[in-house]
Amino acid sequence: MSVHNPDIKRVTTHTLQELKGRGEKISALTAYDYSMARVVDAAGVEVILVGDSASNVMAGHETTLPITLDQMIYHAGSVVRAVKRALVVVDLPFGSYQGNSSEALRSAIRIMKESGAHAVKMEGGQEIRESVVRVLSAGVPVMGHLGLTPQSIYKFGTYAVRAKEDAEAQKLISDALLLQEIGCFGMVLEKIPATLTKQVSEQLQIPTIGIGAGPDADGQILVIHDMLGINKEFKPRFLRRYADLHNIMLEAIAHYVDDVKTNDFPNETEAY
Ligand SMILES: Nc1nc(=O)c2c([nH]1)NC[C@@H]1CN(c3ccc(C(=O)N[C@@H](CCC(=O)O)C(=O)O)cc3)CN21
Ligand SMILES: CC(C)C(=O)C(=O)O
Ligand SMILES: [Mg+2]
Repeated sequence: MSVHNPDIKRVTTHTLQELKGRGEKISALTAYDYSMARVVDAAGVEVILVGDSASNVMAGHETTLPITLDQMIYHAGSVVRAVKRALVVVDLPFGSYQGNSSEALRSAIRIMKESGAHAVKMEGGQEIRESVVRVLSAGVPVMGHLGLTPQSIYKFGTYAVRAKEDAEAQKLISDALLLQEIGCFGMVLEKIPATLTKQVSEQLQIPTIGIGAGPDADGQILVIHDMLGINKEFKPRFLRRYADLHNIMLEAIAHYVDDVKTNDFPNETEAY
């Protein structure tokens, strides 16, 4: 195991296109704070998403809906200050872009200006076409997000796999083509059948990044706290755990508590 691509050359939207062109998969993870983003960037991840999953993971909300634009900008600024190489993409939060392209543009410009991020992500296809076009026209790169779009959870009712039926699969394909045609540089495909991911990824020139979308997306993304095992409760089938940080942290902290109680910490060398 090694740290991948140690040379520091910034990842751009064009880099992602080149990676797809030569069949090299794209790695992506979320980060919401400076210290975590430093590690993720140093490990060679190409795309760091400041996801609105911060609403769940950072703030303890049940859904992504409550997080505000100001809060997303705070998280994004912290991540941008840490990152030397990765492309930093920021989720436009619920209510900051849907249905009003002027508001979408204003929200995207605030993210770019106040956080220094490199791109934004928006959930949906045809429904948000005008907003995506308007943001792109200002020179802000946009990533799409289709399939299970968590900002619409109250429409879906569950976090079950999307686009299993033909009608929804056909709409997803036409939305993917639309997002490409209007100029998105890539898109997330979340919790859809692997066969649909394969079909869409083969049809598109621009890269797809999957989560619960099978092996044929052009890249993969996970929430960092899930894949490190910090977040014990979240265990969907698509998640692979690469560490058990929950237990490592728990043991370390319990050890500290014990050392404090027993007057073991601090010792002479740890005092002035
Ligand atoms: N910590 C975290 N990780 C994520 O991947 C994530 C978030 N938060 N918040 C925003 C969205 C929501 N996403 C989700 C949310 C729930 C499931 C889920 O619970 N799936 C279960 C049950 C689904 C069902 O009702 O059938 C599963 O077993 O897959 C999957 C993705 C992905 N995103
Ligand atoms: C799961 C990814 C794609 C996301 O949108 C988020 O973390 O908010
Ligand atoms: Mg999100």
